[in-house]
Amino acid sequence: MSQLKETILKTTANGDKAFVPYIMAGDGGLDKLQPTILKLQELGVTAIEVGIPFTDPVADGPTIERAGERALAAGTTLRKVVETLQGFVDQVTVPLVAMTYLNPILAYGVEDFARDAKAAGIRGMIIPDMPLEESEIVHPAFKAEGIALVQLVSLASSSERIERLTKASEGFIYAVTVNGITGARQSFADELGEHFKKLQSYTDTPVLAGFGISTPDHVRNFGAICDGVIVGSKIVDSIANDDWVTIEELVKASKVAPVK
Ligand SMILES: O=P(O)(O)OC[C@@H](O)[C@@H](O)c1c[nH]c2ccccc12
Repeated sequence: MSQLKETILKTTANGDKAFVPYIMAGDGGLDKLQPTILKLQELGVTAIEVGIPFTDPVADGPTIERAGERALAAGTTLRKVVETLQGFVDQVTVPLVAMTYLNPILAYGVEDFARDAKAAGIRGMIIPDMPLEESEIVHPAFKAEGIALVQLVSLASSSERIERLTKASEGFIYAVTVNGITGARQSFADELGEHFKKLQSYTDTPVLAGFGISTPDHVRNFGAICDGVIVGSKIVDSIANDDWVTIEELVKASKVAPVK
């Protein structure tokens, strides 16, 4: 079992839900990466999704897009992120999940990247523009380094495809909650409960909900129907505003209420 999956299962075994914040590496400069990751793990997050900025992103809403532009303007590259992470890997206690597109990985060299990523504490990968059918390009190298390849399962896929993606996903299943782009939302479709139940029936790998989750109530409501949440835009904005109170409240909503 991948370390990523094991960590999430350990969290949910206590009744807590997994909480995975998304951050944009290099937003505010790469010097900010270490304090941000250490602060998030101090707040009790389960894992951290580390976004690598890309010139041509898919599915990014305005918040993530702007953060990506800031990070690129600061000179952030995949190689620099990996090097920066390696510099403080001995202080990192949670699994990191890198989100990057396929081209930067190919430019780096798949084997070299997998080796360096592992040494940087990366235990999972999300590659939004890589279809499952093409995952053999990277899968053997990741597998050799114990890096889980997480699949995004979109609501719009056919049920046959949903089943295939769910069964293939490693570490956790990234269940996309909406049809559309990333970004904070007010409400979600009522049928999501049924959808998540179906996903869970295909696999014992944890199912995490992501896209649009932005309030403690969202975190609790999704926690009631799946194994945890990924929060991106709200975290990116809060970090940019140095608003750690909001982040702490979101993380707390994923935990079982303390016994009084
Ligand atoms: O921002 P949101 O709505 O909270 O959603 C998470 C999302 O930002 C993050 O996981 C992500 C950022 N870029 C992506 C591209 C594809 C899939 C997922 C992502």
